Amino acid sequence: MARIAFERLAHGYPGSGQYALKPMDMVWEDAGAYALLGPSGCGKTTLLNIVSGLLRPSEGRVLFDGADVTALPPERRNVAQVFQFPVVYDTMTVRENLAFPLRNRGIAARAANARVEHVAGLLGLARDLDRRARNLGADEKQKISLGRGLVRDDVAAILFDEPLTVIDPHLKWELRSRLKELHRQVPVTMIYVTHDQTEALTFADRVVVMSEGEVVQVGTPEALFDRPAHTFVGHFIGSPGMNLLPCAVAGREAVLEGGHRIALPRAYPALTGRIELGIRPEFATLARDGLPVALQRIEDLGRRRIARLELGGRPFAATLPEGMGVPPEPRLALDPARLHIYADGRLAEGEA
Ligand SMILES: Nc1ncnc2c1ncn2[C@@H]1O[C@H](COP(=O)(O)OP(=O)(O)OP(=O)(O)O)[C@@H](O)[C@H]1O
Repeated sequence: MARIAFERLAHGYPGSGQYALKPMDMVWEDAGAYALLGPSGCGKTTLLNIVSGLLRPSEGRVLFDGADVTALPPERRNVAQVFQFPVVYDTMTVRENLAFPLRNRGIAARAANARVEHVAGLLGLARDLDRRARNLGADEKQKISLGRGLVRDDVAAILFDEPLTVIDPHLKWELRSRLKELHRQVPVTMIYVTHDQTEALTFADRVVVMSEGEVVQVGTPEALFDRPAHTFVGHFIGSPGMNLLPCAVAGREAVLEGGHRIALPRAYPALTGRIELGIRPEFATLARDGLPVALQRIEDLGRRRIARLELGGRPFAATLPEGMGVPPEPRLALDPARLHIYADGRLAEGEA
């Protein structure tokens, strides 16, 4: 188990002339459950490969429990890895596959077997232990890969690279919760790479959100929802994401492009750059009083209904309160405590 620290870490692939990972300092606490979340090409795999030792960063250092491992190859870092596609020995039984990483380390058979049965139970593989891996489907095989990653409790960290890609959609939610449960029982530092916000938010205590080679926020799922530090986080997390409207801000008031004035919960100093007002659809509701809006359509998402609106010429998503019919002259009410101001994409701090 390890605390992983990055010092002025950055990476540019040879010949590319730019950073795939921009300079950063960060600490991942021992036994934490972290997710690296971001769209394709944002640098997740680059960062993961730097942690595993597959890639040597072009700048900066990686420390495991204070020891510099930057130049160490994967086999000397004591990390377990689970990839997108199953890595299993087809001719071995499930039990033999799961025991393999333990046998390799000379763990006694009895202790190894107890551990294998425990992990198999947690992954729902207990009844398959004596079946040959080749007779299993892709889902089961990937469970074995997960199990092989999880079976050792002496590793510095377990790295998961989009491990549910090949898993059948209806099994995904089950495995997500099982992984979370496993982390509670096996307090090892776990790093989970995904572009899927549901996977990240279910699994992680802390989510590292990346965009264009940059870590834009590290926070609990609640913090990413309540206080996105960057418009990218506001937009990327949530379904639909945060509404962002260009505006001008003076003190405690925002003026939208269409001239609407909105009272703010905090006072802002003079801001420069591109200024935007952000509010999540959950905190914007159709109401009898408020800003006049044009209603375009209602989307029924099952548990809630989203009103697609136009506000000052911009698209806007709001919640249609339960039991409310579609009002003939819709108005929009914004929860003032949930309004945020962004300058050039970054959250601006106001004063209460
Ligand atoms: N071996 C390489 N040589 C040159 N450029 C690379 C290499 N690997 C990745 N890149 C570039 O570095 C950037 C980050 O890529 P990376 O694979 O880390 O992103 P990612 O978030 O993991 O994306 P994905 O989810 O698609 O794997 C991208 O612009 C990519 O094109």
